[in-house]
Amino acid sequence: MKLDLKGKSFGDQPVLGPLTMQVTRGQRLAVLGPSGVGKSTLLRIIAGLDHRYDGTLTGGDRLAVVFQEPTLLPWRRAIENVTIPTGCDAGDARDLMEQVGLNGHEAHYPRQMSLGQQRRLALARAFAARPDILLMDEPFASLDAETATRMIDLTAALLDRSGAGLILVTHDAGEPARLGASPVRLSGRPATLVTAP
Ligand SMILES: Nc1ncnc2c1ncn2[C@@H]1O[C@H](COP(=O)(O)OP(=O)(O)OP(=O)(O)O)[C@@H](O)[C@H]1O
Repeated sequence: MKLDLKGKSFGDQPVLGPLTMQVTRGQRLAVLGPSGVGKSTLLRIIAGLDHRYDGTLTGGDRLAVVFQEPTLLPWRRAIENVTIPTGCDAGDARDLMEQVGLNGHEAHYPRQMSLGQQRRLALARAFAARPDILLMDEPFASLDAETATRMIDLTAALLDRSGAGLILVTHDAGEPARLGASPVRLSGRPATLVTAP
């Protein structure tokens, strides 16, 4: 995908741009920056969830998004949370659930799972969509250190296996290296991209 963003405003407040970003399969990029700088706004534009900006988004890549909150369907069992939104078959869903350490949880409802387990289910769901590029918005925030490390390692392994690209939004400067992602920083108002640190 390639984003050529001339500008993004909320009302009369310019928030982002000008900036360009380009990521293809196999490339990993981490967007760092302080709270409120516009990281989630940028990811929502790339994800096609916000069309109100000046610029162009091109590419036609298949995208999957992992948000900080797992955004699961509460009235559906774990395995259905993977199959229904993605259209993948039950065998593939089981395989992915096993890869994220959730074998045996297929019939559980989200409320019967811990936050860490729900996040891993959301990760399995994202990869079930067979994305060319995975978009992640602070997916490891508010997890204890051990669970966060496990999620990061799982994400890296699934990226390796699938060959998907990654755009990760985070305020944790340690995460890009752990995922093999090149860091860039959003900075200023309106925010533009500068090379990290
Ligand atoms: N729907 C909206 N309407 C008006 N202003 C908004 C809206 N969404 C975000 N903003 C503003 O745009 C700016 C960027 O917000 P954004 O959520 O993208 O920041 P962020 O870098 O992701 O922050 P955080 O790290 O805290 O999640 C903020 O000043 C925010 O208040």
